[in-house]
Amino acid sequence: MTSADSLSSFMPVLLGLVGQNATLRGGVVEQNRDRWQTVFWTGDAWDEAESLASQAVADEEWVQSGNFAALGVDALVQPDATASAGEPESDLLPGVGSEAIVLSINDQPADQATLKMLASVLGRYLSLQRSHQNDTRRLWQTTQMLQHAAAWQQLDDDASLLNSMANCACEVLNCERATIFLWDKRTKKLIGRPAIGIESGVLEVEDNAGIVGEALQSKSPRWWSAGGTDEGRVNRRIDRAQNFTTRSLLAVPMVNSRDQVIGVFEAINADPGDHRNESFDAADVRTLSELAMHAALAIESYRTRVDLTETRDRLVEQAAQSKPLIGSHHSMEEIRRNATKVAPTDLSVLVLGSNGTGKEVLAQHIHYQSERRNGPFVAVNCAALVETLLESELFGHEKGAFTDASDTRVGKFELASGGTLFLDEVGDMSAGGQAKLLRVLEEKVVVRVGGSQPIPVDVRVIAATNQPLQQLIEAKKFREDLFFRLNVVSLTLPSLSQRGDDVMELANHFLEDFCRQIGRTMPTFSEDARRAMLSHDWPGNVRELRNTIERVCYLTSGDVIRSEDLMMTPSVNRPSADTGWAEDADGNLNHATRAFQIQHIERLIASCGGNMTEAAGKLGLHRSNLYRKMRQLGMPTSN
Ligand SMILES: Nc1ncnc2c1ncn2[C@@H]1O[C@H](COP(=O)(O)OP(=O)(O)OP(=O)(O)O)[C@@H](O)[C@H]1O
Repeated sequence: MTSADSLSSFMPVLLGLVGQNATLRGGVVEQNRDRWQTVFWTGDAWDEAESLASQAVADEEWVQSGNFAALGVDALVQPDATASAGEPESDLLPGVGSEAIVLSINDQPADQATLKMLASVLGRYLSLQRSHQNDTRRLWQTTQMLQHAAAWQQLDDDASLLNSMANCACEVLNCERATIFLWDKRTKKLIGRPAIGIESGVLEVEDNAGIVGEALQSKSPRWWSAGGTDEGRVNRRIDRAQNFTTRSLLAVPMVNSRDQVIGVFEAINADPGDHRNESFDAADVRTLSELAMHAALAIESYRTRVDLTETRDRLVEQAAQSKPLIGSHHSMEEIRRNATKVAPTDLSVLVLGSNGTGKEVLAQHIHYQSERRNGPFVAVNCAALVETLLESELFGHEKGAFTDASDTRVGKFELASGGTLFLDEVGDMSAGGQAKLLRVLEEKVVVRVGGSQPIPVDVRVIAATNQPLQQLIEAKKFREDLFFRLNVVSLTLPSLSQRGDDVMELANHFLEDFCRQIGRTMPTFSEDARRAMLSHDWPGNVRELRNTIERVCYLTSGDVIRSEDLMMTPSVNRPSADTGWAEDADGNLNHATRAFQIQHIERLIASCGGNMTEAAGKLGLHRSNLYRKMRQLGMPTSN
């Protein structure tokens, strides 16, 4: 429709071309659907203006009646305005529009030449104005589509995604309904959603049926409007099922980034508006094709997200199952119950227990039961690092922060962001390290060594130690404030010898695991092997048991594991201080070597007054390697 406002300022200027002194009566008459109406008039009114205008447009030539003459305004028009089959034409041809100028000059009908000149200028003005309106509309449509498309990236269920796409189509095309048909190539069906009025909410059609099928098979837009000769192209059965009447329909194929057709986007019942009648037009085809492109990409990226999430969940599940917390002794059941309670909270947990009791396994068990299970689980052994390295390990460092810092390095706190940081052997941390750790736990930001930028970290901390922290606090070796920070909840793992039959449960678990790894049929434990394991005091706890079973698995081959296969050094057979030799040495070289190593390490530690760093130095080992060696030998490493 022509804007009457804009004509009221333009027409006086246009009519001024006729001559300043002429007496003018007349104006512009426009067809609006079935009715003709005057949208601008100057001078006394004339009753027959509308009928003369309609005659001029119909005849496409200059017509006159009484003192008036009329001529249709030039315009670009659709070559076949009723194009009901296939695609609407997008190339417009010169012709007559739906407006006419009706004019009388000095009480005479306006002559042909004058009217032709006026109609031509007015035609150009109106087409410029319409193209401006179209540009404004396209700009608005594009903005709407982009806003919707950005929101689609956040949606995580397909029903919301398809609903949002359909709503967007209704909004930008100004139509009644829209449906997205996704192609199931295997079953040769098009699955349409949303499907208003269909009980299941899903519309299922053959992939070659109707206009939607045509668009899919031809890979090009198809459109239809009622009143033509091709009524059969529309499936009225679906209309009846939905208690609905389709008056116009536009279907465009949806093509993904690999140029594969994944479905069809359908829009139904164009609302008549200022730019079109009740049929979709060429501009709508362009708009829906653009929307279908955004929709296809969003569906593709949604499917990738779903696949990735499923893969991640599977991997997390596998990781959670790869280190199960085995044991059904009541003390372990109690720990499991408490772990389940504390897991969903973000509270700090302190895990206590001797070496090898499973502190890290318990920390992982808590992590995988928590909301953070999809985030990382990062473990740091605080005893293995000297103070300067610990700081850079935990908080990271900037390039050039110190001599060896040739690159920027992200610290474990940052790596664990969104997940859990397991601080093992926290009791061995230096005073400086403790102060820095406390600050990070309180402020929840880290600053890399050599940096100045505070980096927020979202980390749950689970700390562990085999040290009696209360005693360390009294001896001023551990900060009390840090202890309170870490010890919001504490869980204490009993030593393996206190867990009764769990020894056998764990032994069978490890046996099965190692046999599977080396492809060996799982043997059974003889009664005497069972008795030997249950009576052993396992100073190295579960780790020692695991090592024992690993050894058995590799070094034996029978169906039954006997007690001598276990090659366990009975704990009572520790080397005697008097003889410097195992009292009950059985002559086996492995046992004798182990007994000697235990005795040597114990003596050295004693001669250094318990100073592990000094003892490690004398042994020619790094402090962390000494701990590792002691654990291998099944020696207790707590004070
Ligand atoms: N309850 C358990 N179920 C299954 N495996 C366990 C269990 N407890 C310990 N283990 C196994 O024993 C070994 C030692 O466990 P873990 O490292 O968790 O002990 P830790 O107490 O953290 O040792 P450390 O004090 O030396 O750091 C690992 O191989 C672990 O898989």
